[in-house]
Amino acid sequence: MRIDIEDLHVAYGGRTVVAGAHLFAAEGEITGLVGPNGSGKSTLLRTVYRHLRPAAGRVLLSGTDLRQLSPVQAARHVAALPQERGGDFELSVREVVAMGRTPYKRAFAAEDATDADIVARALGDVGMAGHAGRRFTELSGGERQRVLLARAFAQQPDVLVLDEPTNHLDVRHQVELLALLRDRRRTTFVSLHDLNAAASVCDRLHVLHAGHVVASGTPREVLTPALMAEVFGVRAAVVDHPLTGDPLIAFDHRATADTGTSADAHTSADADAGTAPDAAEEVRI
Ligand SMILES: Nc1ncnc2c1ncn2[C@@H]1O[C@H](COP(=O)(O)OP(=O)(O)OP(=O)(O)O)[C@@H](O)[C@H]1O
Repeated sequence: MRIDIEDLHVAYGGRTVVAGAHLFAAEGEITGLVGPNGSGKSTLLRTVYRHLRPAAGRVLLSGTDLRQLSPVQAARHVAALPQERGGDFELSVREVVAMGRTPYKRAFAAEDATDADIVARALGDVGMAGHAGRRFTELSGGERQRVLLARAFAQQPDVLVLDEPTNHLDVRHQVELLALLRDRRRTTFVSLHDLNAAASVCDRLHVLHAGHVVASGTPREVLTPALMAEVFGVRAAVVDHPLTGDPLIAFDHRATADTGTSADAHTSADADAGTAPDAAEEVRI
């Protein structure tokens, strides 16, 4: 299944933070959403997993408006690893993952052998099989994240929506998680701060800036030094990764771009999105 987002506007209490976004996630591809802090990535993803209702525009799931589906139908198609990692389940790890089976069960129906297999496989996939009996609240941030990813896998969705899935993970677990996403090859919509991880794992990227999509394409097309300077306010060179051949972004960690400090860029971008989204200038790359 594919996701098409058409002219999406999302607001919090009258303040527009996503303004007229058009983008898509193609069937079976890993589609990345990148952009500075506050650019609207989480907000946009929340509309895809129906945590937020758009002020205007549509999110289409293979042509059907998501809002036309019941919550259960939507949950059979779309599973999420949200940024809010729900830390207060008084449940075991296994019980949290088994929650992923809820859209397939009648109310209060017991788990069957198929559910048990799916839950066990999901726990194994994220390397948490040995922790099934532990309390969720006693896990580290990275362990919780992997359990919640297993819950999303157990939901067996057509579309996976992942908001910063590599947050809190050490580098080995980051690599394993990204490899898992690549192996699974389902439609995946993921926000990432690590642009090198995005360049390596994503088939296509959309760049958000102040609530607008300012660039879309393959990582090599999108992640140019000019975009790094204009959108992220940093200096960077793009070279070929010596091991993989993927684009490798080498940042200058000593100075921001000549166009101004990144802090300035973010402040004015937020102001644009917040006070007059329709009049906000799009950054042209
Ligand atoms: N629940 C909320 N209520 C009000 N404003 C919000 C809420 N969530 C986010 N915002 C605001 O919406 C804007 C976009 O936030 P969002 O979290 O979507 O950005 P982001 O690109 O995911 O940022 P980050 O990279 O920091 O996670 C920000 O200005 C933020 O302050």
